[in-house]
Amino acid sequence: MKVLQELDQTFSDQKLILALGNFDGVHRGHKLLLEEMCRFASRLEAVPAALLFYPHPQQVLNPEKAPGLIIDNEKKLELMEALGIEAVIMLPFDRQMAALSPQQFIEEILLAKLKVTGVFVGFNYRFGCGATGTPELLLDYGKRLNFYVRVMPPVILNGTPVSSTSVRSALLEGDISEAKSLLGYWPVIRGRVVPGDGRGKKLGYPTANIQVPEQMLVPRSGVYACQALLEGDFYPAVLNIGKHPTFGCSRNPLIEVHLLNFRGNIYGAKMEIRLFQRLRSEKKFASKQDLINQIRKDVESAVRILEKIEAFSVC
Ligand SMILES: Cc1cc2nc3c(=O)[nH]c(=O)nc-3n(C[C@H](O)[C@H](O)[C@H](O)COP(=O)(O)O)c2cc1C
Ligand SMILES: Nc1ncnc2c1ncn2[C@@H]1O[C@H](COP(=O)(O)OP(=O)(O)O)[C@@H](O)[C@H]1O
Repeated sequence: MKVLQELDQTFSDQKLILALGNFDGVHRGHKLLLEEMCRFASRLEAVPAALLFYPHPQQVLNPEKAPGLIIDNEKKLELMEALGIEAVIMLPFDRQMAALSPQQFIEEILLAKLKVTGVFVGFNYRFGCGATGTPELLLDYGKRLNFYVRVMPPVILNGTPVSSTSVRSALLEGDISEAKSLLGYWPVIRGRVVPGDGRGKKLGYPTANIQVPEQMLVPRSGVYACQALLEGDFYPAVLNIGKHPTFGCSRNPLIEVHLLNFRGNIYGAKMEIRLFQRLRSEKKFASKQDLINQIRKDVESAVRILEKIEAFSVC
């Protein structure tokens, strides 16, 4: 899959079908849109591609209120490639881009630069200055200027449309099973292992502290059964998102994971954690030994949950 960051490298010798959107999470609604677009492009012998903005427009326009991101760019590209997308254009989003009117976006970017044969958008797609561009405007332009426009309806699950917002709410509530239903895959946390206070080893449960970029959404605090992907291998694991009240609260919640059946120094390593189930809230324990006893129970619960998941092969 090609990843382009400029509009100068065009697809002039091939037809281009483009999905427009941010695709945070690449959830089941996004997946249907992208799959449908790939089928359509294949019939036309065109390149199925996606146009995204980076950083997420909300993070440029309204950083204080921007929602946390469900997945990072690397994961997004991985998921898109798996669906058959052949090229992703990641346009830098700055104030100049934000000032383009919907008409300019269509005429200057989609038509003049990219020469699209067609575009696919979701029913609630908005674009251009002040988010004033709508799917109807695209349909209207498509008819007049002769390019194909498909507006995909929402995917409905249990009566509500699947959306990045509903995935975020589920993660903020710690409802992993709901988030998984909406996403179509187990939610993940990705980051790098950084040093902590060196307390975990003394408790008998060393924990890799995971540093995630600050724009990422952090799921609800608490203890989770999970699986860690480290250098190509999967390990059953337990995760704590919290402030360690037993030892005096840290300022921000820390994300730390104890890998079962593993020993080694992994400071600096990249890790992906798949969340399976929230087990409990973090607690202030009266003694170190009470915390150790509880972590032992957490490990036992996690092992049972992971066995069940493997038995039903839903990983
Ligand atoms: C499965 C698990 C559950 C945990 N639960 C709690 C808890 O309920 N309360 C608490 O204060 N700390 C809890 N912790 C955090 C430990 O206090 C923490 O791992 C320890 O302080 C090590 O921190 P360090 O990585 O900075 O050395 C938990 C850790 C794990 C791995
Ligand atoms: N089973 C394991 N799970 C997680 N980390 C482990 C494990 N075994 C060894 N480690 C290593 O130990 C470190 C965690 O030990 P810990 O005493 O909690 O220190 P820190 O406070 O620096 O995280 C991890 O970052 C990793 O390098």
